[in-house]
Amino acid sequence: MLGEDQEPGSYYVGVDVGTGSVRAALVDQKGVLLAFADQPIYKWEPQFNHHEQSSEDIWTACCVVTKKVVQGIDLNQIRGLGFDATCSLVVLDKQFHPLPVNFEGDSHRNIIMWLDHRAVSQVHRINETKHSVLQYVGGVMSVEMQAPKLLWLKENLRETCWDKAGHFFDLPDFLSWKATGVTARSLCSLVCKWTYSAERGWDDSFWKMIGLEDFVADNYSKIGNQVLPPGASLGNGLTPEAAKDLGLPAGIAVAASLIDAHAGGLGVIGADVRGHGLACEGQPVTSRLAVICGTSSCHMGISKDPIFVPGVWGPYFSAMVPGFWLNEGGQSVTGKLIDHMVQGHAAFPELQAKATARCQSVYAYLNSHLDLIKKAQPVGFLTVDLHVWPDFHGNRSPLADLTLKGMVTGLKLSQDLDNLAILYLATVQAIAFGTRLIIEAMQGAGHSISTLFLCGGLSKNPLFVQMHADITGMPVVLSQEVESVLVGAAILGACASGDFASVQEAMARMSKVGKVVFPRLEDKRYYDKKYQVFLKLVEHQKEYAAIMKGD
Ligand SMILES: Nc1ncnc2c1ncn2[C@@H]1O[C@H](COP(=O)(O)OP(=O)(O)O)[C@@H](O)[C@H]1O
Ligand SMILES: O=C(CO)[C@H](O)[C@H](O)COP(=O)(O)O
Repeated sequence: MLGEDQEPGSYYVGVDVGTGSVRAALVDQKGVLLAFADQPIYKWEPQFNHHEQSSEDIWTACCVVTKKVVQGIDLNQIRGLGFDATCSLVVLDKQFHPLPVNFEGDSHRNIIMWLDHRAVSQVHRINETKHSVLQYVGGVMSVEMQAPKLLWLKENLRETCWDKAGHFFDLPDFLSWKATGVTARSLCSLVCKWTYSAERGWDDSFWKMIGLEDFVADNYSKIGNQVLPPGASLGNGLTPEAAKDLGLPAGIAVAASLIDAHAGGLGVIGADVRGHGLACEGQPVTSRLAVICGTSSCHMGISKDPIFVPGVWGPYFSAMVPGFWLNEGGQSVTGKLIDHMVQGHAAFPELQAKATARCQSVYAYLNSHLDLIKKAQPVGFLTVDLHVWPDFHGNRSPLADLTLKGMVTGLKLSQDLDNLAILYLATVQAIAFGTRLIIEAMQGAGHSISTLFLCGGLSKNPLFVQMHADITGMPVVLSQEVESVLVGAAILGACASGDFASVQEAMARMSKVGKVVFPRLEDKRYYDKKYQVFLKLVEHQKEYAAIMKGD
């Protein structure tokens, strides 16, 4: 039931475009999800490390899920619409038609996805410039950001793409343009992925130095010369054409967007934690770290003053919570790594068959299987002699080294289900150790974090959550709404509608604590030892590379 201080029946629609699917939700003023729908989206990998999507396919999926969540609702009650999406690069020509980002000339595939690593040579050259903008991305630019991808397009697809291009959008900004016709970019995407400064704007010298002076010459019209804070209302709201596509009324407020991890941050970080026995109770919000765990994991920590953390993206001003600086740590593949390890194992078909017979997900089955084989020990102790280094797609933070590879030590001549379950456990633990390494880097640079707020697909996995608590030694807060990223997107819509005076107010009203998972402190010694091994793994990997490089 709505409180007395609330408008009766005011709803917001949040749309979240993840790597693997598009989700939408109808959300009320208390942040409760009244309807949810999802729809998978296409991904292409035409070559190793080239990952592409289609903006038309994604928009179509947004329309399908939005129509579903508003079915049966009085449309006049919908006050605002917010989008978030992965930070993939969308390319359109001057008439806003898709352009190919591939050698095949397939213009349907007009998105270079965030996890695409084609621009390795370009990012090396960008990093060699040591330009001052790099201070604001942790000291080293990631191959997953937009500048190297743009340079790759100029150097590799000059005629078919670069010369014809009229608009380069971050995916969240593409969606808000599609809904409103407004090409203004969100401060979030430009600051986090495009080197824009909230205080100083674009830095001409950077673009000239890296060979993309074209943008300076036309006053950044192709990459954005109008910038709005996330949650700001765009133009005249939803256009009649987009309204028809989405099944919503024309003219409703549409917000400047957020990148998906940042929407997850808004969805969880501002919750009222009173009464849960948490160290962050009564402490500033800067003691909270939002960890958004899907295909990748993103670690969002905020501060009142800028904090420079080597290898951790940022500090970015006002890119997530207005008025706060943001540091963003990350692991490029987490959900994708778990899927990869499990699906690639010889016992996967057996696992699938058994999980299906029990109407369970393979992860629920594996978790119960681990409980069976652990006997009297805590489940985490099953990996005493099996250790994983999780950087199968390079290290995003805090080592910022895309050449790093995955490692497994402790393999046996076994391919049975027990073996698969224990390898899965070691992978989950390795991801949690990676989070511990990121937190230590952030703490070392001046952050003071006591509590983790987890969301995203992996937060539905109780083993993943417990391992993050045990291995970091911090309590993990899960939100009342599992789909907290969608709450973040709806918060944007709520702000754009004018129903809340600020993003902070909307966060406080719409994000809610659900379950709290505390660390098993009695297991600390075991995990401290495994962490020592974890750190040795990367040290050894670097030694091996040095040996092989030598004469
Ligand atoms: N119910 C679940 N139990 C365990 N893991 C899950 C569950 N649902 C999703 N996942 C994991 O979450 C990952 C996807 O998370 P999601 O947030 O949907 O990703 P994205 O936003 O990148 O599309 C998958 O790789 C899978 O490993
Ligand atoms: O770099 C990002 C955020 O800054 C990407 O958008 C993110 O890592 C991809 O998100 P997801 O794993 O949820 O699909």
